[in-house]
Amino acid sequence: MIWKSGPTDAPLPPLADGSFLVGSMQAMLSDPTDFMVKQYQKFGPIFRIKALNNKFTVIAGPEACLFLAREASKHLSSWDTWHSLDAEMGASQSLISVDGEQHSRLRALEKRGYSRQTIETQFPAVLNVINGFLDQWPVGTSQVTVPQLQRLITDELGMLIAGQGPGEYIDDVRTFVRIALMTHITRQRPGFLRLLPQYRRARDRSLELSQKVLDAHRNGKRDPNRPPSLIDDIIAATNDPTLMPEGDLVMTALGPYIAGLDTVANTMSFLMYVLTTKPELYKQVEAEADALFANGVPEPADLRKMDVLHRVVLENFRMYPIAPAVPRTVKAPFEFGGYRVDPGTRMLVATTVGHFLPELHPEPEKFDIDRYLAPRNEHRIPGAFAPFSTGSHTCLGAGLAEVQIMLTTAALLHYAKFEADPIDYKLKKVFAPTPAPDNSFKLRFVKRRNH
Ligand code: HEM
Repeated sequence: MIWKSGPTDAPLPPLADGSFLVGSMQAMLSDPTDFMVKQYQKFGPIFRIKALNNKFTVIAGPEACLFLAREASKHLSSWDTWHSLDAEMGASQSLISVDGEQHSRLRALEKRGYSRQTIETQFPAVLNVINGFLDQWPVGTSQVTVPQLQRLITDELGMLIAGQGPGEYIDDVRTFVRIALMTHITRQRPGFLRLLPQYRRARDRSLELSQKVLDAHRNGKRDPNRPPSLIDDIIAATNDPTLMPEGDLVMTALGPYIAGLDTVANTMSFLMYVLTTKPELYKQVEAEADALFANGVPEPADLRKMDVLHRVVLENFRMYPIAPAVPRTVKAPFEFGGYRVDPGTRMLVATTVGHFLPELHPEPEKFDIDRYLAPRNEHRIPGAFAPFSTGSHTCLGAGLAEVQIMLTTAALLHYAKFEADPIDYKLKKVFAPTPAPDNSFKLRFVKRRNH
């Protein structure tokens, strides 16, 4: 084991590359994943980063994944990172900000609403949303990929989990989440942005959307044929104010509208970049998609059999992880890799550094879907593949997200033909706050193939 609990006299971890004045800020802003991989290769699985006034200790790679999975509850806390966001929305706590017993209780409460079954029981409704989205996109025109897919994905999740899409509120939710995450969590932007009227209006309108969703459920407008949703579950849980205080409902009900914005939508934007710039793969996935829809609405079991698409999705998760690292604060001291980590230290657990290490994934820069075939099975090597993080806070929507990505991609390729615009687009990533292709990447809707 390369860690041990308790205080120690070991030295502080080495300081990562950077300039005297701004530290590693430039490198962290332009490509944090690449920077942390290089520092891992130079210093090993622990190092410190200074970026202007922000100081972090980073633990990285497979060692960090194992630590997060096994030791996090004893040594790390999510509260100091996330609680200011709860407060911003008038809530006392949230699933992502609490740890220990309270975290387990909230996770059990929200599990059903965010489960894979939530989407697997509603394929026809998802396909309706996708067809409606295509109907509103004039054939022959191009749209900036990320915002366009954010709209689609959030419509799907809102409908699936909360009974309605965000409608006219989508831009407010987008603005609110972007600024809130970049000022509270990644701290890429100064906090005064939250004083701007544009931000305050976006926040208030987002909370208004959430309140409307709660009202609709309370007024009994829920379809009795549908199983209880996340919103029904959290309203019912207010019977126990130690679990779900009334004042936390509005923030919690906004979850479905936030959950996919910087995660599924960005992942799918990378995926569409991969497919539209690799015609051979596009053709294979299109053929699989046509077979999937040959008899109408597919069954979940049929979707799981889409071998090429599944491996494309895995390789896309590996090469373009939208959460390169997860933030925590140290609550109890420990030693890691021969260096000390003191209480109060802000940490980044760089769970996806392993995705780019040649000892785990040979030729890591190559998009290679055969990595996931036996005997290679590179995604099963411990600590080598963690797009959804690991440990107690592992993404609760991982199963749902994977099905959503598979179904949405299959449907888009079956119902329509897309091209990259410009046709020779070269990937340029932006980190705002999570990685995505930049706004010069558009998708051209070439033709409708099926309805
Ligand atoms: C490509 C898609 C997605 C990726 C890569 C992703 C990744 C992540 C990551 C890295 C975390 C933080 C884990 C940590 O702090 O250790 C997280 C947490 C979470 N995610 Fe996702 N996510 C995705 C989609 C979704 C979707 C679609 C939903 C719900 C519909 C969702 C719901 C959640 C929830 C509720 C948490 C908090 C879990 C907890 O704190 O216990 N995610 N996700």
